[in-house]
Amino acid sequence: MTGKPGAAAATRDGEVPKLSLPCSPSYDLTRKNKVVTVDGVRVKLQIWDTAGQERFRSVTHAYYRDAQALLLLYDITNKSSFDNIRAWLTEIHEYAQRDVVIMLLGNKADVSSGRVIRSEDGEMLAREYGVPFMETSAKTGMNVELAFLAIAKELKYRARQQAGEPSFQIRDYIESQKKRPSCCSFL
Ligand SMILES: Nc1nc2c(ncn2[C@@H]2O[C@H](COP(=O)(O)OP(=O)(O)OP(=O)(O)O)[C@@H](O)[C@H]2O)c(=O)[nH]1
Repeated sequence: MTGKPGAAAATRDGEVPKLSLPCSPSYDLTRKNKVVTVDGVRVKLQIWDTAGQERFRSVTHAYYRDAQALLLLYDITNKSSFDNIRAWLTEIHEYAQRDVVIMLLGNKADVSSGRVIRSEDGEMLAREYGVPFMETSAKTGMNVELAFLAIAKELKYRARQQAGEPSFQIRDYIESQKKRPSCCSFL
C-alpha cells in the first residue's frame, strides 16, 4: 500500500466491522485485524488496505470517512507515490473525521539503492501538515510495530482520557522511539 491511505479503527474483540463498501468484482479492499497491547489493555485495530486502487477514489471515501486513524504510506523509491500524498491529505481533510489520527510513513527504508525520497523530504512534508512521520520497512519490520502501537496508544488515550491525566503526544512518542535506517540507505 503506497501513496494511499490505510485506515485503522479500534474496536472491541469480536465486534462486526462497521464499514461496508459497494460490492465490485474489481475493487479489492483487504481488511486485517491486529491486536496490540497498550498499558495492559488489548486494543484491536481493523486495518483496511486500499491495495493500489486509486481509480476507486470515490469508493475509498466510503471507508476512510469513518476511520479513526489513517496511515499514509509512500515508497521511498517511487517519487509519484510521494507526490500523491498531498492529494490524499487534501482528500482526507475533506472527507475524513476532523479528529482522525494521521501518520505519514515512508516505506522500504531497508533499500540500499534506488532511494529517491530523502528522509528529510518526508519529515518536511509531515511538518507542513502537522502529522507524525517515520520511515518503515515492511521487509525488516523497522518501525512497523511502533506505527500501530503509537496509533493504539493515541486512540486508547482519547477513549479513556481522565481529567488531570497527562496528555499523550503521539509525535513526541514516535520521535523518541523510532529507528532510523542505516547510514547507507540515505541519499
Ligand atoms: N525492500 C522492500 N520491499 C517491499 C517493502 N514493502 C513492500 N515491498 C515490496 O514491494 C512490492 C509491492 O508491495 P505491495 O505491498 O504490494 O505494495 P502496494 O503499493 O500495496 O502495491 P499495490 O497494491 O499493487 O499498489 C512487493 O514486491 C513487496 O515485496 C519494504 O519495506 N521493503
